[in-house]
Amino acid sequence: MGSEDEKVSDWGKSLTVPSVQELVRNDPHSLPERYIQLHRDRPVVPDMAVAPSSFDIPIIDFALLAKGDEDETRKLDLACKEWGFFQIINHGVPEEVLLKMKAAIAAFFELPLEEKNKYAQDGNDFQGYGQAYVASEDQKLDWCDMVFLITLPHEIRNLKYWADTIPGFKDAIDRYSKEAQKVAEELCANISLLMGMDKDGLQRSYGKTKQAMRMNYYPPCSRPDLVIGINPHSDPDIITLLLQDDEVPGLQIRHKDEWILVKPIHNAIVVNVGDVLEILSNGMYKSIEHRAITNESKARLSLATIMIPYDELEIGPMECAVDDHRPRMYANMKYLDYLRYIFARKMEGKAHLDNTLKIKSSFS
Ligand SMILES: O=C(O)CCC(=O)C(=O)O
Ligand SMILES: [Fe+2]
Repeated sequence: MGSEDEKVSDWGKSLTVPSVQELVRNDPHSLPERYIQLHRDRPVVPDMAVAPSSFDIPIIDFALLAKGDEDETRKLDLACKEWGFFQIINHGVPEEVLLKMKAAIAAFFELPLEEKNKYAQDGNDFQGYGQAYVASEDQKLDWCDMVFLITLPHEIRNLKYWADTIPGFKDAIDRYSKEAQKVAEELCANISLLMGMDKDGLQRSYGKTKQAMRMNYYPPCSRPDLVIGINPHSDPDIITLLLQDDEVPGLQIRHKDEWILVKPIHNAIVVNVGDVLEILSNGMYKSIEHRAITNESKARLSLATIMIPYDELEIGPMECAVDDHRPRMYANMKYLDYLRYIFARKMEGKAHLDNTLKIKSSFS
């Protein structure tokens, strides 16, 4: 068993905010001022029927990649450099595992508020049912409720935040977390090869990892053109695997100064490079700004499974990623200090990485 200290993610905590799901349940047209975005931040809600297909993010066949297929490996390199996002198909995670995971999240958010509150964030722990990145009473809020859980390794799980009254909840996470870990490790092994190392090169650099899940519930919104489901941010991790709703699109990524909708592909997993990988690769691979928009009539669920280093790791560019052509672009920082910095602030695209570790004089 891990010690009690290890079971608390002492990264700082968000202010408590109301449940948006409850707000909508009480009045489907309610739209408090705190959720109405400033003009410049409001989304243009795309019409799925006419959204340009030339802007679809890369799709990678994971089974081919794992076999060392050269085309797929090249695609991975390009996807991490140019897009920071891609979708994987043939990833080998059984459909049943994906369906049970999605059903477990749906079941959690269907619980009455009093039940969900039994798993609410507590003390200085980031885990549990609640919200993240709310640092001031004036800031604009996400049209989203969330649950954050540390899922691996087993010994640091804090089961008091796990909804044990939902049959199959823990089993669904157990099975999906194991599969997701395998996929994330295989992707990192391939990225290591692309960086000119052996398969374990990256892993040797970031050391032991933790896995955490952020479960998002975006209630329908009567004015999706005025609110944002999750505000623009980059993920502060090594790599993220995102399961999104097959039926309700919502994820948008910033690509060449445009917001591109990531169209769901049945059973695919969306993958994105996190800030830590951007830093380790000295900016060769990009952690891209993304956000979620809402839907007028349908709720949307998503699950971000993140792979993160331990708090004490000193993050900074790897030696093999720095040379005369690519001078060091980031300073070093303890991972815990990086997390505390960003969790004490509202999400702001890539500003936090730029304001902490990015060396200003270097090229980008
Ligand atoms: O809901 C989505 O598609 C995005 C969620 C996300 O970016 C996150 O949880 O970090
Ligand atoms: Fe994200």
